[in-house]
Amino acid sequence: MDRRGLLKSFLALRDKYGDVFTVYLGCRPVVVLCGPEAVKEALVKKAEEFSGRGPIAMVDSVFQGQGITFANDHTWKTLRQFSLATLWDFGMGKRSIEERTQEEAQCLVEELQKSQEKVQEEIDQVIGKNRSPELKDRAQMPYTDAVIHEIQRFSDLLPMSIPHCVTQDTSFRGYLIPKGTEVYPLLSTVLHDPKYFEKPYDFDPNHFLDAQGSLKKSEAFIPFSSGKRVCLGEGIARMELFLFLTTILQNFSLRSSMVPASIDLTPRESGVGTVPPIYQLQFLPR
Ligand code: HEM
Repeated sequence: MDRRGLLKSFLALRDKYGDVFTVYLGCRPVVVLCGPEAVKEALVKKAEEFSGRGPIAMVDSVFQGQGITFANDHTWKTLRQFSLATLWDFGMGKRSIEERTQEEAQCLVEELQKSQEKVQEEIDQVIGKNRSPELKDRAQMPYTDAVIHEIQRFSDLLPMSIPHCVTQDTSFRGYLIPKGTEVYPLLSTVLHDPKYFEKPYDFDPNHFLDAQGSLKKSEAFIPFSSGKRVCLGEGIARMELFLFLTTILQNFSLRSSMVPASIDLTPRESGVGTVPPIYQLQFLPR
């Protein structure tokens, strides 16, 4: 195992052992789930059993099992209900992940260059230059929506989601997983599944467009995970990504000072997340 590249190590083990296997991280067994079938079977079909939150050593000393993301059992259920009911009133957002997605979006500038002009065409047609983008515009902007979907798919910000654990003894695909066992659903393997995405490691908005140019939803598009622990901020995050990207591209064209071929777009692993590589970007007023 490469401790600085867990995802890569897991992917190599998947090649050898298939979509469901156990790895010992130190003395802790962790069940790893790969591909849309196994991940959905666990998080959606056996939602209750797989709804526990597993530990992350780095943050546990700070959160100590408190707060909606790291709580379990009754505390989590109460916090989740409360947060769902009040999130809109507070209008709060989890800045860091969205900022990273935004950075990633900009980092993809060279790839976006091809898409950028088409997005700007759509912006000019639907929104124009004299008012700010509004959420209702999204329904009329399938190409822009597809670009945002593809940015989220390609940037793969939480490739292993946030660790889960089983809340009870659970039988799964012929195995018995004892209560409390940690489970890592590899969202990355779902977002890169070749059955759903023709060129899984390329940036191509066509992954989310049908022959008529309408938005094509994909059941393998789960950057916010799935099931009972699904990201609580999905609606807010998607709304903000649309408004940020359209506002930026309404007012600026993005250019890189580097030769396109020399830019390595591969997201870098960092802890349980990925971060965009460092890059320089020019904002040219339109
Ligand atoms: C691009 C932005 C975002 C992405 C890609 C993202 C992704 C995720 C993922 C993969 C999880 C783990 C789900 C699981 O355990 O199966 C998660 C959990 C969570 N997210 Fe987000 N998220 C984003 C933005 C937000 C925002 C804006 C908020 C709040 C307004 C938010 C609040 C939460 C909370 C509270 C949880 C924990 C839910 C629970 O444990 O019950 N996220 N997110």
